[in-house]
Amino acid sequence: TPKAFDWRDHGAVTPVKNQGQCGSCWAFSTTGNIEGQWQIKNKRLISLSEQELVDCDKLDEGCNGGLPSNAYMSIMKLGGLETEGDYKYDGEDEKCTFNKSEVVVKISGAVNISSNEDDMASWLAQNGPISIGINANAMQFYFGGISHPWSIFCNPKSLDHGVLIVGYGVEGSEPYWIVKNSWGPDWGEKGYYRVYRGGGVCGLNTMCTSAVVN
Ligand SMILES: CCC[C@@H](/C=C/S(=O)(=O)c1ccccc1)NC(=O)[C@H](Cc1ccccc1)NC(=O)N1CCC(N2CCOCC2)CC1
Repeated sequence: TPKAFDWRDHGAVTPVKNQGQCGSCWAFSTTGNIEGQWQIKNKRLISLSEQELVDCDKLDEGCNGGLPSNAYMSIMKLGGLETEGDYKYDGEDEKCTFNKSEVVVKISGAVNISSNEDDMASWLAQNGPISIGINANAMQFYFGGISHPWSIFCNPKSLDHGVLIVGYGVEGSEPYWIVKNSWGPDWGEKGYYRVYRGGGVCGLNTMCTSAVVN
């Protein structure tokens, strides 16, 4: 496993997006993972639609929350994902206007990834960005650097946010994950969150998934 890896260097990550005043983080975590899987397979990066999931994924609750694992199932049921351009993000719950003829990406399933952070790093380097659930407590007051809150301030058992691990590295003696957030590019480190790797920080290792793109 490489000591450091960053899928942004391999063209597998779209620019940081902004979910706005809508609890659709789970949809951005899902599209981010599938954008990566599709690019790695097809060598082309396409921005995919979160609004399709907000409006049409009936296993989840749009702006009131959801789970990537549910979203993968809904994407299979619907027949695939449309592009960001074809099904624009509005950041509110709207009527489903899914158009199957506009589907560009289909998935054939999903996998759960080990909660062992060394195995996660290996999986990421070999396969692509990982969709995760995390307790966002330490993200509310994050202004850069490597976040390493004590578990009493970031309960690893209460996940409330969906994000995307796109890489990992070491700064000095501190191993860290590189996490793509969906709160716009002005938040954190140009929209990204670096968090200590190897301590199960904020439960980031407890709900790691990826879609399988066919
Ligand atoms: C109100 C929903 C907020 C939203 C993210 C909003 S947010 O703006 O990014 C944010 C997060 C934290 C602090 C501040 C702001 N959070 C979610 O969607 C989180 C994301 C998540 C949690 C755990 C693992 C993975 C992903 N999920 C959730 O909030 N939910 C998970 C699914 C659950 N459903 C219950 C009924 O049966 C179907 C499932 C509803 C609650």
